[in-house]
Amino acid sequence: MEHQFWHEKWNNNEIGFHQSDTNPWLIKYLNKLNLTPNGRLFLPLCGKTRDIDWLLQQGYQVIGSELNESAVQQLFDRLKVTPDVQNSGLLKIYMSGPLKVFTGDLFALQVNDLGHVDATFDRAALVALPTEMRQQYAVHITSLTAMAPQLLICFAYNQFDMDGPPFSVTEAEIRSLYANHYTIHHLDEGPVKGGLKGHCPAMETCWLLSKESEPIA
Ligand SMILES: C[S@@+](CC[C@H](N)C(=O)[O-])C[C@H]1O[C@@H](n2cnc3c(N)ncnc32)[C@H](O)[C@@H]1O
Repeated sequence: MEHQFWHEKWNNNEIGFHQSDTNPWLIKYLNKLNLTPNGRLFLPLCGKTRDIDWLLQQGYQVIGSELNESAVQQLFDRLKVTPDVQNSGLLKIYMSGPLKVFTGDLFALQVNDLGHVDATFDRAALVALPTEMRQQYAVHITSLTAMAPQLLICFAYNQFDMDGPPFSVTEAEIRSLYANHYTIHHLDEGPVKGGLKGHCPAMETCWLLSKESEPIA
């Protein structure tokens, strides 16, 4: 989507994607990522998700990427921490202790900025992007994170029933985007209560993308 689309969503507070609690599948399946106690997790297109609060409480380091600066400010306000803010090329970095958020376009974020990450948590990130950008996103994430394992949460529905975002991303597409680099495990799925945007029947699906050699817990 165009950046303006997302800035307008945040400006108008049309953020139906924002969950009031930690994502239950993050809590249930985080152990599948085999993280060490203070491991570094990357959350692309993170918004102001409460998943960050929970991950910090568990002792992890969290690195986010978010386009909209007001979303990032709202996140730090909620956490009641005053971030250090630095300009870094096209991005601004908000940071405090174990939390760092790269503010600006994910595609401007480079390997050297991000540093090593142990895993990626993608909730409503891949599905936020239209078809033509998803391939570019998958390539970028794979290379940015050096193929770190991922917990990936998607929606699947009849794309003719509704326009995205969120877009429908089927198992076939996940495999075509990621199977070259990862072994893909289907962890869970369930119907979206009340439908997407309150009307469109949809399934929410949860995937583990692990490196070929890594057994799953
Ligand atoms: C559907 S929301 C999901 C937010 C978050 N993952 C959550 O679960 O609440 C997608 C987010 O991606 C951000 N975004 C869209 N395009 C982006 C880009 N190119 N770079 C970084 N963030 C972007 C939007 O501003 C929005 O906050």
